[in-house]
Amino acid sequence: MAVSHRLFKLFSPLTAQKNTLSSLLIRSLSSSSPHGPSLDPEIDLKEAAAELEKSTSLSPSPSPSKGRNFHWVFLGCPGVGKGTYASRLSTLLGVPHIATGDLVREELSSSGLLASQLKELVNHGKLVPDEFIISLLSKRLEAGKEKGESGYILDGFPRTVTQAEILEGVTNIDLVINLKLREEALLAKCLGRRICSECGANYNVACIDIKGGDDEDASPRMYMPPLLPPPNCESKLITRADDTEEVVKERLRVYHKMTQPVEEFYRKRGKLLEFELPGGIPQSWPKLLRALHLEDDKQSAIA
Ligand SMILES: Nc1ncnc2c1ncn2[C@@H]1O[C@H](COP(=O)(O)OP(=O)(O)O)[C@@H](O)[C@H]1O
Repeated sequence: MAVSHRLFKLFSPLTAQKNTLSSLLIRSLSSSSPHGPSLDPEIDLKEAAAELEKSTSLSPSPSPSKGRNFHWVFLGCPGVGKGTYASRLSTLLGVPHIATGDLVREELSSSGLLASQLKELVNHGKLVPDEFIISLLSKRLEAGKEKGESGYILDGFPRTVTQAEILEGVTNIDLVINLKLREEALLAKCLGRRICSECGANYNVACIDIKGGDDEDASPRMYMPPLLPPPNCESKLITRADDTEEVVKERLRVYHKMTQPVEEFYRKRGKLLEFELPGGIPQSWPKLLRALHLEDDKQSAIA
C-alpha cells in the first residue's frame, strides 16, 4: 500500500510529535463534552492513520512454523476478561497480545506534561483521543515488525467507530471476539482486580456468586472463584487507579456509548463472534476454544 508523504511529518523528532499530542490533549481536557475527548481536525487523524498503515504493512513471515497470521480483535466491557483470554490465546497461537490499555499505562508511567494530561483522562474513565491511541499502537506494531512479529491479538482497540474505520483502511481483521458477561459481575471484577507490581501478572480477589432464578427461562447461577496470587506476588499487589467504583461506572457508560457501535460495525461485516462467558476460567476457556475451533489441535498446549 502506498504510504503518504505526511508520514515524514509524523515521524519528525519526538518533541515535535509530543507537542502535537500535548495540544490535542489540552483541547480534549478543556472540552465541555461529557463523553470524553472531542475529535480533532482531520489532519491529525489522517497522519495517525498513515502511521498505522506503515506499521501494518506486510513484513516477510519470520517463521513458517508459527502457522497462520492471525489478526484478531477482542471487544468487551471493562472487567469482562479481554486481557485474560487474549493473553492465553496469544500464548497458544504464538502471536503477540497487544493491549492498548497497557500501552497507555506505560505512557502514564513517564513524567512530564503529556503523561499528567493523559492521566487526567484515564483516571476519570474517559477515552484518550483516537489520534493518540493510533500513534501509540503504530509505534508498538512497528517495534514488533522489527523484531519479526507477525499477526496480533488486539485488546482494547478499536474502541470507537473512527478507530475501527481506520483499522479497516489499513489491514484486514479476520475475527472479532465480543466477550460478554453479566453486568452485575463486571463492576465486582474490576474492583477485585489486583496486579503484581513486579511481574505484571493479573489476579482477582473477588468471589462472584450470582444466584440463578427459579423460573425456567431465568439465568443459571454464575460462580467465578477468586484468582489468588502465589506467595511471591502477594506482598506486591497493586490496584489500578481507574478501578474505583465511580471510575468503573464511567468506563462502563463510555463503553456503551462509544464502543458498542463498534460491535455493530463488525457484526455488519460478518466478523463478530459473540461469546457469553459462562463463569470463571475453568468453565469459559474450553468453551471459548470450542467456539474458535481450536480444541482438538491446540488443547494439549494449554497451561
Ligand atoms: N482504543 C482506545 N481508545 C481510547 N482510549 C483507550 C483505548 N485503549 C485504552 N484506552 C485508555 O486506557 C484506559 C484503560 O484501558 P483498558 O486497560 O483497556 O481498560 P478496560 O479495563 O476499561 O477495558 C481506558 O479507560 C482509556 O482511557
